Amino acid sequence: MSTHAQPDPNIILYDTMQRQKVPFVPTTPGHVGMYLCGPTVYSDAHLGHARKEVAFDVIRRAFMHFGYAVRYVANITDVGHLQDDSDDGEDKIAKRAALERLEPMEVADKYFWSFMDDMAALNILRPSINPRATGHITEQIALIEELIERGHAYESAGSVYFDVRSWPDYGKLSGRKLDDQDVGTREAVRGDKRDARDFALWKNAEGGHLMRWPSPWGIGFPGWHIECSAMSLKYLGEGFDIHGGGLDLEFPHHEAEIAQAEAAGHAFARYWMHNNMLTIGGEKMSKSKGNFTTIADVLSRHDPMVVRFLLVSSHYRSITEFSDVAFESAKNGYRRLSESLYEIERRLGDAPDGGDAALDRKIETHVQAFEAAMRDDFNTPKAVAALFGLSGEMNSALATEKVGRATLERARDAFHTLGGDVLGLFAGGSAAQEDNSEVVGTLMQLVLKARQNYRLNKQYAESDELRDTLAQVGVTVEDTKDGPRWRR
Ligand SMILES: Nc1ncnc2c1ncn2[C@@H]1O[C@H](COP(=O)(O)OP(=O)(O)OP(=O)(O)O)[C@@H](O)[C@H]1O
Ligand SMILES: [Zn+2]
Repeated sequence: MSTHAQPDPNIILYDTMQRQKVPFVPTTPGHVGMYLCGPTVYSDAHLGHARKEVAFDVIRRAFMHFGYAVRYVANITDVGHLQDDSDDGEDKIAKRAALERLEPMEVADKYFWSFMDDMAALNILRPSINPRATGHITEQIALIEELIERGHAYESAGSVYFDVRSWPDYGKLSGRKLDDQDVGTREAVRGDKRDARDFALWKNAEGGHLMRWPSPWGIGFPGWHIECSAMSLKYLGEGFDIHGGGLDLEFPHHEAEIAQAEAAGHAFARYWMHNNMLTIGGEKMSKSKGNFTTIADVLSRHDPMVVRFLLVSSHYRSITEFSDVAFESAKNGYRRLSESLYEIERRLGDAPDGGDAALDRKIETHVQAFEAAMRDDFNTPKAVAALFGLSGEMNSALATEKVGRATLERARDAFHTLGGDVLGLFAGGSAAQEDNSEVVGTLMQLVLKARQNYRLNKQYAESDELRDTLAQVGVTVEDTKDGPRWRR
């Protein structure tokens, strides 16, 4: 896919930790290790999840385009995510299992697979590794033991908590000082915690929890945050490159991930990237708020490529408001691009040899603009604007001249590489092609009807001529008991 023989050294990204754009320098030259916090699989994924997945999929694709080998690890949370951030309430998956009368693992698998289907429909590349929390209990226990050993965690009544006061760095990502956090959590210290801000690494499962494992502290289950520290370090190694996730995870989840890894003596992620939220009526779309539209529902009404186009049309760090109007304009925008590509492909059919040097240079300008935008913190709206520039250029050239084959191929390749490989668009046929196949289908019904009429009127010569003409363009007609059928 890459058009760059050497990894591009000029990529700049916004690091949440440093609160500014910084040059990206990988730990291992030519390689990028990325970890993305994935979904808790207890219900169908919604468009907010799609926003995050598409955002990081595009970042991954851009790195690939710029010549990097990417290891992309995206986890699946299938245990330990409780209703309430303060380590209370039921496990989200166990709660759903009771509701659906399923095994917890049946719930996790059911929604894991529906998530995978949604991701495939949105043309999101499969992660290199898709680790699940329940498959990494041993690694989580080992990390908790390291924390206890170093005095940053304590056991209490069969549960283990991270001792926030023992780790002054806690809060460095979100910029929350321990004293500020106090104000927000002026609740009484609950149960067995020493401090209200301490968070669970391991929870005692005595309360009839369905998902439980033996541990040095008795039967229990891991806290939500520990899985990500354990699995990212396992698969990406010390001081891996990029950790990503939704901005809503910055605190407490990512803060906890960092504290768990660093307090245990590990070098953690070197860059933090966060996508902003997809909102509806100004509010974050979320499962718990119930204001969501599932991906499956959206895809039953819209072309997946239009959904993807809508998502890449805004920058991953800005808020995207979801509305019918936004969809309508995405549909029109995507149609304009894909029609342009379709026209280029059609004109390649009878293009004269040679190329057009002036037009080649203009195409190159748009390619450069696209790449410059992507190098600058993955600025997809600017990159999309460059594609529109390319499309406008080609449309006007095609309206006035017969463009040579080499130039048409160059333009087509630019669309495929930038719009297709990097932004993940143009998969499964362009909108223009879909329209076309609808037209062909309707025309063929008319042709078959005419053929039936010839036969009814015993005009066999005419009917045969029709069939032979169709055969010349590769269409065969078969008579079945349900009437004539055509195929190519
Ligand atoms: N509206 C949204 N926009 C962008 N990213 C989102 C949105 N909703 C969820 N995400 C991201 O998806 C990931 C998993 O989210 P999660 O499964 O907690 O979904 P949720 O709808 O926020 O659930 P809940 O409301 O139960 O917390 C997180 O990284 C989160 O930031
Ligand atoms: Zn995580």
